[in-house]
Amino acid sequence: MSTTYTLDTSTSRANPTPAPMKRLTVPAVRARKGGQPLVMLTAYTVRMAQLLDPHCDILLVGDSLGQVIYGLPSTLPVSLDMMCAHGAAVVRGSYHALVIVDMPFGSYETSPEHAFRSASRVMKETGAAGIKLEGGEAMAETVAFLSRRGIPVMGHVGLTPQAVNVLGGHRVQGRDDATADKVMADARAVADAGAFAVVVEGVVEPIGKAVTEAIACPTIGIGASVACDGQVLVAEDMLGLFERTPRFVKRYADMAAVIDEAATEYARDVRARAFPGEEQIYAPK
Ligand SMILES: Nc1nc(=O)c2c([nH]1)NC[C@@H]1CN(c3ccc(C(=O)N[C@@H](CCC(=O)O)C(=O)O)cc3)CN21
Ligand SMILES: CC(C)C(=O)C(=O)O
Ligand SMILES: [Mg+2]
Repeated sequence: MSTTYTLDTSTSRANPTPAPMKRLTVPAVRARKGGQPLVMLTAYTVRMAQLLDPHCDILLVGDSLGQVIYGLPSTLPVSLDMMCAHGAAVVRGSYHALVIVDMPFGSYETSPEHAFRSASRVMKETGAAGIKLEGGEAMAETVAFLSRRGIPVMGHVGLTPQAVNVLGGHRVQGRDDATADKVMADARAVADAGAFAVVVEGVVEPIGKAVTEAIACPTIGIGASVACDGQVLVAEDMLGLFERTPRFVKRYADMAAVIDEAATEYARDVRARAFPGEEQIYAPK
């Protein structure tokens, strides 16, 4: 008896499953406002996408890849080329989750037209379902421009890492009236402009809750509130693969220890001439 593998056209051959699953859509995400919480994780590579996809509603190709996989000091040096390459890999490795790609610093801020040129390139080259960009009131016109022209936009307000030099560090927002008001106004602006969801990062808990109650689309929290309509973390953070993590990270695994143990054993085997063994060598005939 043979098994028939039916693949969604948007999937790769790398991850066949017997039962085809339809990808979650942008309207389906929007409809989750106030419903079952949205599960979102970052993914930068095909294998991580394959492993996380069955568990997630949304996979985010975050510009955090600058720090996490390129060892850069911030997200600012990340390029559109990098986002396109990793975005395409994640789309190839997933078929159930909605894939969203971060717009990197410098690729969208100067005008709605600038943003459309960069975002349309991401859509063409990756096959992702939409993009995410940082900013509130200042980006509202751009959010509307892209949304009306076929590019779904996820907003990102609060602690926006691309503004680290303006914020004066990775500072939690909303501890004072001025930043609390700004986060609320920013979230309202991008939601009213047509964002299908908004990431709310690094804000005091009551602001995470208040934003969620104030806007019509789902909020996805990271260091925000359990009241948000969904949660996101950097996968390497929750897996214990990234050395320095903010308070909002919960560690669900210690993958660094697993890798350390495996590499220790491999090195010991090589030095003891215990690897390769019988099973790993080729007989002459
Ligand atoms: N691995 C990784 N995880 C992330 O969540 C992440 C990245 N990289 N890179 C891009 C941004 C940067 N992010 C960060 C980085 C540091 C803090 C941080 O140190 N926060 C302090 C808060 C200080 C305060 O109370 O104001 C903390 O101790 O949590 C927060 C978010 C979130 N993003
Ligand atoms: C932390 C999430 C929201 C993000 O923007 C990223 O991974 O770049
Ligand atoms: Mg980001």
